Amino acid sequence: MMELPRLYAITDPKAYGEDFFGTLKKVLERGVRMIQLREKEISAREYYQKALKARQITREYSALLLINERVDIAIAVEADGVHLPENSLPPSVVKKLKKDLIVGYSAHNLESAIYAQQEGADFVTLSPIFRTESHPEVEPLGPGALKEVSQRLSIPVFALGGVTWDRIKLCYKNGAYGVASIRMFLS
Ligand SMILES: Cc1ncc(COP(=O)(O)OP(=O)(O)O)c(N)n1
Ligand SMILES: Cc1nc(C(=O)O)sc1CCOP(=O)(O)O
Ligand SMILES: [Mg+2]
Repeated sequence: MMELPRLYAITDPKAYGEDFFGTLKKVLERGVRMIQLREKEISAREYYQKALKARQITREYSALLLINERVDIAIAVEADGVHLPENSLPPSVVKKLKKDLIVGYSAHNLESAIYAQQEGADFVTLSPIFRTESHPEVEPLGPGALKEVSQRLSIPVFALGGVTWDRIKLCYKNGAYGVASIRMFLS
């Protein structure tokens, strides 16, 4: 599999605002080349249409596009991959469906990160490393957890959750392959 970019932007319907695709273009203009389209509250039809447009835009920037959870939509729009939430389809099942799809996985502890690797995921996000607006009630794992998981995995680990530009160095010092974020790329 190709070497993955180190910066991974995750879209969010609220944070991206009314001009969703305009915001997506701004993130791409900043040089981000790996995008996760992540929707939790729209119909499959709307999700497909949004993914189709995101595919067209990301192609213009030669950026990777991964779709959150919906493998069917990822295949239908010729996305580069799918990003699996912790309790979604097993990565091995997705790989059987479409072996050339990049498979990311949302891990929240060492056990699930190891599971994802054993299941054939190409990378994991580990979250939340720092406190995040996305899940303000969740106790952050901290850089130490990132270090432990990065040492135990052979696949890339992206630090996710409350990552900011001034925390990137700390993430890399603790073994992160890259960083993932919603808000960092919007500030
Ligand atoms: C509304 C909602 N449903 C499910 C999840 C799953 O969280 P997670 O495993 O962290 O997966 P993603 O955040 O990558 O979708 C969720 N966060 N929100
Ligand atoms: C998509 C997602 N999942 C998380 C988790 O902990 O499961 S945190 C997150 C988004 C984090 O946004 P920001 O970079 O703005 O903190
Ligand atoms: Mg999550």
